[in-house]
Amino acid sequence: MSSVFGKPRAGTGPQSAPLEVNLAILGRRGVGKSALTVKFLTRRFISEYDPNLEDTYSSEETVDHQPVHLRVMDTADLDTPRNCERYLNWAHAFLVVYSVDSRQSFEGSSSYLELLALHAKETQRGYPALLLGNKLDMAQYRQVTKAEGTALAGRFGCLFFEVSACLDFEHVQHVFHEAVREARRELEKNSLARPLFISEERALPHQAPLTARHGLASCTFNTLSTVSLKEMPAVAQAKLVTVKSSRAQSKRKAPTLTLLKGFKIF
Ligand SMILES: Nc1nc2c(ncn2[C@@H]2O[C@H](COP(=O)(O)OP(=O)(O)OP(=O)(O)O)[C@@H](O)[C@H]2O)c(=O)[nH]1
Repeated sequence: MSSVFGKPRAGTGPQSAPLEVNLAILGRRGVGKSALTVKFLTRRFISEYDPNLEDTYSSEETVDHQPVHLRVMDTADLDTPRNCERYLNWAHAFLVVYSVDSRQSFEGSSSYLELLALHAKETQRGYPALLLGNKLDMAQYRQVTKAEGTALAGRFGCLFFEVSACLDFEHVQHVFHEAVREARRELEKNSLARPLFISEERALPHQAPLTARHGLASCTFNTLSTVSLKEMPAVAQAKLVTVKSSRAQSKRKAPTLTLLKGFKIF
C-alpha cells in the first residue's frame, strides 16, 4: 500500500551518488521515538533519556543495494505538534509513532497524521508517512488493538507496523528501510538532480494558519508565501551528528558515544 500525501517535492541524485533521504520521527512524549532511533542506529535499547533532546542523526545505509545517506530527526514536541515547519519543510518521509499501551498517544498520532495530510493538501506535495505502534513487548497492557492501528493507517493511506524498540533490531531496521523506500518512490517521481526544497509562490493571505483552522495550535507555515529554492535548511534546535551505522554497531568508538550523549546504554 502506498503512503503518499499529495505530490513529491524533491528528486533523486545521479545513480552513482547516494540517495539523500530526510526522515522525521513524530509522536507524543514517551512513545519511544528516541529509543527507536537509537535502536536503528546502534542496535541498542536505551533506558534513560533526555526528553528535551531534539537531534538529527546521519547514517550511511544500503537499501535494496542502493547507497542512501539517511538523516533522522528525532523530534521532541510536547503533547501536541509544535513549530512543525522545522520538520514539515525538511523531511521527505515521516514515522508517526504511538505506544500500543497508551490510547492517548494513539490519539496523538492521529493528530500528526491529520497535520501531514493537511500540509500536503495546502502545499500540493507528497509526504509519505508510516504509522508505528511501538512497545509491542508491552502487549499485555495494550490499550490500542492492532485492528485500530490498521484502520487509522488505512484512513490516511499509510503503511502500518507494530514494533518494539527493545526487541529485535531487524524489525526496527525493516521499518526505517520501508520509510526510505516510500521516500524514494516519491523522489523518483521527480527528476531533480539534487534534493532541493522548493517552496512555490503560493500565498495564503486570507487564511489562518493551517493548524489553527484545524485545532492544531502552535504550528505556523509562514514559509508558504515565500519563494525559495534552497538546499538542506538549517534545522532549528537540532545538531547533526554523523554516525556510520556499521561502526556504531560494532564498536563503542567516538561516533557512537557522541550520538548517545545523554543516553545510558546497556
Ligand atoms: N517496554 C518498552 N519501553 C520502551 C520502548 N521504547 C521506549 N521505551 C521506554 O519508553 C520511555 C520513553 O522512550 P523515549 O524513546 O525517550 O520516548 P520519546 O518518544 O523519544 O519521548 P520524548 O523524548 O519525551 O519525546 C523510556 O523509558 C524508554 O526506555 C519499547 O519498545 N518497549
